[in-house]
Amino acid sequence: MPEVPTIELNNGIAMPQVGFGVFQVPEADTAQVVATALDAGYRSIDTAAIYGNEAGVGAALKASGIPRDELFITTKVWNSDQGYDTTLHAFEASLARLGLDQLDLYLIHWPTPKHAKYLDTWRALEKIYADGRVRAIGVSNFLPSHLRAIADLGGTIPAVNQIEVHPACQQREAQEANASLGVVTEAWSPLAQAGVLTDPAVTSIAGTYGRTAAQVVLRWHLQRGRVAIPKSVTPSRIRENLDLFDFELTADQLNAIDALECDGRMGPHPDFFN
Ligand SMILES: NC(=O)C1=CN([C@@H]2O[C@H](COP(=O)(O)OP(=O)(O)OC[C@H]3O[C@@H](n4cnc5c(N)ncnc54)[C@H](OP(=O)(O)O)[C@@H]3O)[C@@H](O)[C@H]2O)C=CC1
Ligand SMILES: O=C(O)C(=O)[C@@H](O)[C@H](O)C(=O)CO
Repeated sequence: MPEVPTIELNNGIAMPQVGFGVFQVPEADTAQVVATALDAGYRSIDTAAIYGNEAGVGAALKASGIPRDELFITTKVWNSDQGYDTTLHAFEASLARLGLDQLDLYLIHWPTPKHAKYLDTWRALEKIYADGRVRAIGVSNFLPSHLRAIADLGGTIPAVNQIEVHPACQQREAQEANASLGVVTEAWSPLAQAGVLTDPAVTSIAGTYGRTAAQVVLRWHLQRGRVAIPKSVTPSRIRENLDLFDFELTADQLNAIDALECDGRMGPHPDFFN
């Protein structure tokens, strides 16, 4: 079983550096897919209320018999639930679907700045955190301006900002803002939904080590200090994506992957997604 390294969050909590994402995993398949991931050694699972598969994640956790303190479970409040009271309710509903008493990480899924509710939503997350219902709170898809608005409240600084990061879209300004505030960057779509896996710069490095392109890209995330949450429903890929801890990219190879940045954002722009 691979030993997955952890990153210390700004409140001292240890978060596995590789987790398992379940966006677009159908609810009916989720328990089986997550069970495969847990068998492979993943202990961190990333879901969201909007994914519609929290109950499947919860069923897999329960069936696994893995002690609760060995797991790191993340979910997110969806845009339509933003606001103080609505977020408190959404949190309880997610926890019930997951079958948990306490969550490890709760995130605001998108800033949705047009609705101007993310500061109230953040206050609700602070309340949930203060009540001990979650071990860490954070945000997702927050640009530096949104993150600074939260910091300006003078309360809890988010532990994590989960943003789109892969070789074609590195959001360096957002990563730098995260780092300057002590916020861990967690990369979503870390493999660019497989779009980066045929890039010759990546496949040539993979050939050097006899590894796969996915493993090289995931090593790049790890060595650049990010958390990554690849998704797969394919058992061999689920295992492959965690088989990362016995080789290391050189500085030149990391730089060659950095050079693939091409403004290739795949998801919506956070300023305009509501
Ligand atoms: N906060 C946010 O707004 C967002 C968060 N996320 C999170 O990030 C997670 C990962 O992002 P996601 O968009 O799923 O994209 P990924 O970059 O993880 O890519 C997933 C795709 O790559 C394929 N794949 C996975 N591993 C391999 C491999 N080793 N070799 C070849 N192909 C592979 C999968 O195929 P297959 O499944 O068929 O094996 C799937 O099609 C999500 O599940 C979710 O948890 C994602 C988007 C937005
Ligand atoms: O996967 C997520 O976490 C997302 O927020 C997005 O993919 C979102 O759900 C979406 O579908 C945007 O078009």
